[in-house]
Amino acid sequence: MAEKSPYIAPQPRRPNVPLAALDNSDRGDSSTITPESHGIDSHRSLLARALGNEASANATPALPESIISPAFTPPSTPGGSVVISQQAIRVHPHDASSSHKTQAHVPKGPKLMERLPHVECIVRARIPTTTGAEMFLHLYQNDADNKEHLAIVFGNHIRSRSLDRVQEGETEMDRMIRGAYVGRLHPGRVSSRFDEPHSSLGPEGEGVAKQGLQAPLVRIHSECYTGETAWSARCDCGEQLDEAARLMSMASESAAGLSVNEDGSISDNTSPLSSPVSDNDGPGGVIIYLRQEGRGIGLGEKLKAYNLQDLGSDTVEANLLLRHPADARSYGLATAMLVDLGLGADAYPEGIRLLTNNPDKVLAVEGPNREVRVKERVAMIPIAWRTGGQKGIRSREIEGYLQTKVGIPSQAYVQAFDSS
Ligand SMILES: Nc1nc2c(ncn2[C@@H]2O[C@H](COP(=O)(O)OP(=O)(O)OP(=O)(O)O)[C@@H](O)[C@H]2O)c(=O)[nH]1
Repeated sequence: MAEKSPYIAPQPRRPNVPLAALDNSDRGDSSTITPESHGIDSHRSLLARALGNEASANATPALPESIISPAFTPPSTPGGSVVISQQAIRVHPHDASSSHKTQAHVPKGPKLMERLPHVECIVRARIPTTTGAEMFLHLYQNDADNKEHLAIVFGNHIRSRSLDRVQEGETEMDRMIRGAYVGRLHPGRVSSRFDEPHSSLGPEGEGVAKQGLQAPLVRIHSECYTGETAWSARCDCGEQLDEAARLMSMASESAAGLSVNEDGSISDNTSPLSSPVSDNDGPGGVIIYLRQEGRGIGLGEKLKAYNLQDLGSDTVEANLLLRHPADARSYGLATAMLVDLGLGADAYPEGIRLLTNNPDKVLAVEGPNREVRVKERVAMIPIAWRTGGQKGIRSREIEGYLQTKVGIPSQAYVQAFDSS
């Protein structure tokens, strides 16, 4: 288990009052945290809930005044308001671990937007990767923030509607340059619409729904500079990104799909990732890559959280001490991008397969009006847990992160999936 911080229950103003007594305002309908109530007291109550009960909070020594920032969370802090809706606490049929999760930590449910943002794919390009597999990187703009969110698409059948839309006055060359072409580009090509032998897909694409293929795999990934680029062994984000890409490369090669083993691992019974994607005819997959670093708090704040972890906090405690929600991410953009990619309920009512261990994410990705349907949740068990430490991330610190993330010991987590 991760060691608990000695600084988890700050009581600088009324150090002798038990934490439970300070927590009254947050009882009852406690699922809504408003920005107004986002002061020290509410953080104290969050911290109490983070620990699971008042008894442990009472036993915690007071945090020295000097260690607490006097500032309340500014209104602009991403995720300053966390609304846990009734829908978000509905237990998903595939949710083998949610009951364990809620016992140990603050509810980490993501925000549900009231309406889906407007998204538009601006450009798409084929990326030949170092493994030999290929994918199409889609860059999106939206009306909710000014970040460039991405969709990494594996396979031929998933196409962006907004990208394929004809733009006034554009030439065939313009279309090819922004990636609105079918098939494959090659020197001398003049038409964006026809490329033998791939001409069967019209500019709008037939879409995955009409192909009669197995449901595509989808992974919603939140940017993690430390884990993906700076080689941090403190989280499994880099491993999960690689693993998702590997599974989707397989899925885009084989229409027969993946076989998921009892322990949540996925049998690698297909060929190596060497076939170009344009030769593949499987259902493919999409990694939606959202620019919400550090569970939405941004890289700067996350690095402060890293320092608090060095001082003994776990990831959730560190966020709370910095006056951020435990999880400030939201998934409305992901839902809107999936709809644009033809994987929404309007075009694909069969539903997608979502790669995640986080049941809250299933509900969030489905959107406020179930604009996307998730027919199956595919678990991602850390490689080190699956292989008894033989493979995967080798680090003492990762265990603390993973156990904080799931809220239960690793063995119980694996057993939960075994029995599901
Ligand atoms: N604040 C904070 N965020 C972190 C830290 N380490 C990783 N993250 C972020 O955590 C996010 C990944 O979330 P997780 O909770 O690991 O996983 P999840 O997406 O909820 O669930 P899965 O779909 O099962 O992976 C990424 O945005 C990371 O940048 C940390 O130490 N502090």
